[in-house]
Amino acid sequence: MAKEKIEGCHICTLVTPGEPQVLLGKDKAFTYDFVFDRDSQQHEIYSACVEKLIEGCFEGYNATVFAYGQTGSGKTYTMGTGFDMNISEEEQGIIPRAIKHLFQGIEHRKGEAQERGEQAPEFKVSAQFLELTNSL
Ligand SMILES: Nc1ncnc2c1ncn2[C@@H]1O[C@H](COP(=O)(O)OP(=O)(O)OP(=O)(O)O)[C@@H](O)[C@H]1O
Repeated sequence: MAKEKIEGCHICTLVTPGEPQVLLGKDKAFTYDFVFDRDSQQHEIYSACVEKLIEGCFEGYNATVFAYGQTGSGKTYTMGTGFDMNISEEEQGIIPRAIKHLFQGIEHRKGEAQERGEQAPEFKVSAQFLELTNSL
């Protein structure tokens, strides 16, 4: 059982239905580009927040996805960097989804060029992975 449940912690946030807004307690509201409630699935987060960034890379745009939050808040889970080999496809997080999307996009563009009788474009992919911690 999760440590929070054992310690009797309560949920202290509420998502305003239909709004990208989080309510903290009774009177503090925070609005963001997107807000996902507890029952959100990995694929929903990917399609809403990341998919377009990968497509943007093919147009020459840079993109950053940054997970920030207190310990145990779900950064590793959401980013999909736990590299648990037994994880189901549904539960895969942002990074494996983004990598798959990127390489499928490359193959697709090469295939399209070949179909048009053009020279296949060249792609160079380099990867860096950073995990910053400031544990007290
Ligand atoms: N959306 C979710 N659905 C199901 N389980 C989740 C979800 N988010 C987090 N968890 C689970 O909650 C626990 C803590 O999450 P996670 O390790 O991702 O937190 P974290 O923010 O990376 O923590 P830390 O900063 O300590 O590394 C893990 O067991 C993880 O599998």
